[in-house]
Amino acid sequence: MTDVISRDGTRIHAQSEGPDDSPVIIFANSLGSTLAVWDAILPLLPEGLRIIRFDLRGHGRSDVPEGPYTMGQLVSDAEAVCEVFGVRDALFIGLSVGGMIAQGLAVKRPEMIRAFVLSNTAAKIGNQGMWTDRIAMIREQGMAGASDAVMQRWFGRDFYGTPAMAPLKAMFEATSPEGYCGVCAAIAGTDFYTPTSGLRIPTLGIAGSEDGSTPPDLVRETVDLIPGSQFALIRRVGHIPCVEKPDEYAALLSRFIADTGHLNAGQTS
Ligand SMILES: O=C(O)CC1=CCC(=O)O1
Repeated sequence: MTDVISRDGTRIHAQSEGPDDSPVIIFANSLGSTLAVWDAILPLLPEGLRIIRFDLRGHGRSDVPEGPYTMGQLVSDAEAVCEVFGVRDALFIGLSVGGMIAQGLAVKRPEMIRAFVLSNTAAKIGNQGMWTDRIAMIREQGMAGASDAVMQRWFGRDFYGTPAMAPLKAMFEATSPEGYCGVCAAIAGTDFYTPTSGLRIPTLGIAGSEDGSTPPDLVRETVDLIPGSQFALIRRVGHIPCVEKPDEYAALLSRFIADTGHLNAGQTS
């Protein structure tokens, strides 16, 4: 466990597991979740990797500076995590806003990312009005007031309302409203269509057939900006398929790790 200090002094909670000289996979999670959102898939990944995870600013055990935040700050936080751990040539797995951060970091620091997985994400998510409404709802009703609507977007019909959903709902409701609204503002201000269309790295897009936040066509539109990208649809899941169908999700990651030769890539720093 390491505290990383980002450029503006915000403390980012990060974890690194596995040997320092192994090929790195770095995970960035979604709005309203913590690094624990990846727990179920980690034991299902191939051995011989270094796994790095971190909590977004305003989320989990990271600092909650006063918002609104910018995408530039979120990307700088990920950059600081990579710098502290000496990461180069990583495989970056970004879920939702985590996938936006992956796009931004790949443009800003191409030496840090050799391939990425854009999971349930897009170059642009929603529009200004939608995020303004979301922020207003959180300010008025708190996290608990918004959680039912969010859970319906997060999960497909097989998972929604099951006992397995309870810890995820609790994770969402434990998020700081200030941190959550801060990240909403960063998403609202982001449109990566132009920079992402200039990227030339191995890319896997993952979508959930019942995703109410980033539907499959939106994910596909983004990964299609990058020539040679792959796209996979997981059926009967929503926005957080790493939790709903960890076996299927981990199998997709494992195949992409094999396709990209990442286990043989080493850590070049
Ligand atoms: O809450 C949602 O709508 C889902 C979501 C959008 C961006 C993100 O990170 O999560």
